[in-house]
Amino acid sequence: MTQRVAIIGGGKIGEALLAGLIRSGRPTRDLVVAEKSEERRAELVEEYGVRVTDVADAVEGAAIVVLAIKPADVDAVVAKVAAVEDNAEVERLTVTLVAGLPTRRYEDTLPAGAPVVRVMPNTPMLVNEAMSAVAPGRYATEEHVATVVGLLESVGRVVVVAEKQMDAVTALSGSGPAYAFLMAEAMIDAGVGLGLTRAVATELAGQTIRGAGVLLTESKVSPVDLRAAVTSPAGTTAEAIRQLEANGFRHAFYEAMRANVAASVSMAAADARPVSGGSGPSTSDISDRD
Ligand SMILES: NC(=O)C1=CN([C@@H]2O[C@H](COP(=O)(O)OP(=O)(O)OC[C@H]3O[C@@H](n4cnc5c(N)ncnc54)[C@H](OP(=O)(O)O)[C@@H]3O)[C@@H](O)[C@H]2O)C=CC1
Ligand SMILES: O=C(O)[C@@H]1CCC=N1
Repeated sequence: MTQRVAIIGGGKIGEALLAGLIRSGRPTRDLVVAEKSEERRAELVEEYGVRVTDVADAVEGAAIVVLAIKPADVDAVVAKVAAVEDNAEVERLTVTLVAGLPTRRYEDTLPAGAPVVRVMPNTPMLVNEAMSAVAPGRYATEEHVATVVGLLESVGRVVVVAEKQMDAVTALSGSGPAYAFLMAEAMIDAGVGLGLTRAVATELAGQTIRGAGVLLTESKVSPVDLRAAVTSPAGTTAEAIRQLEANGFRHAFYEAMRANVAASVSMAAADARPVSGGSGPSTSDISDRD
């Protein structure tokens, strides 16, 4: 018998986890979702046939409580989770998918010694191709980590990292799918500008990014060598790469990912307000993270 998993927050990443777990064969009777919006509740019931309820009801009897809510909602939701008494037969493990907030933020509100594991997944979990990183909080044992790794391996790949690396993970693989989709948009628009239909440009871009991703993960060849193999001497690719580098491609990524980490740092501030208009902490605060 599998352990019951309660997903708190049926938004984008909560749905991705739900869909991935169902695709991987987990029975819907072992899954429950807590979602605030009535409209969203109805959509999830219709699409997945899963029970959707409120936080207290979802947490009751669940062995694993996954928080898939926005950082600003965390304090209120964790207080509700903490108020649900532990079932003597099932130890409750809290798993947070929330960016930025350290495990001690949860540990301070949950009953003393409650295990918390922090995870940074990504949306390809929808199609069982997630990249997830897992970091234990102070009361999480190896067994708790193994439980979470097992859950996430059913929906993609998993690495275990130290918690201090979680903001960097968020900047790379948590947000990473958005960079790939932005690149796809840019390639499609440029292809249309060069005379392709949007439908053909979209198919070319999607399959090209997919194929490159499979090559990168399945061959044992480095990205540098894979790129060199495409770059024929005095050919077309060399010209395009020269333009990308001249326009600051690498630098843009470095700065973008530093800004991403700065946003995580900002979220961990006491009031959990996201960065707005550059008023959050500077990227020089990043090195102070634990
Ligand atoms: N999207 C992504 O790719 C990733 C997101 N994450 C993390 O996951 C978290 C959620 O992100 P995302 O899914 O994008 O956000 P969404 O806004 O799509 O989802 C959050 C959902 O939680 C609901 N919610 C809020 N409060 C409650 C409550 N008390 N009870 C039940 N449901 C509630 C929200 O409802 P309402 O909108 O009505 O408030 C919303 O439907 C964030 O902390 C983010 O850092 C991590 C990795 C990747
Ligand atoms: O944008 C965000 O804040 C979340 C975290 C990683 C991906 N989405």
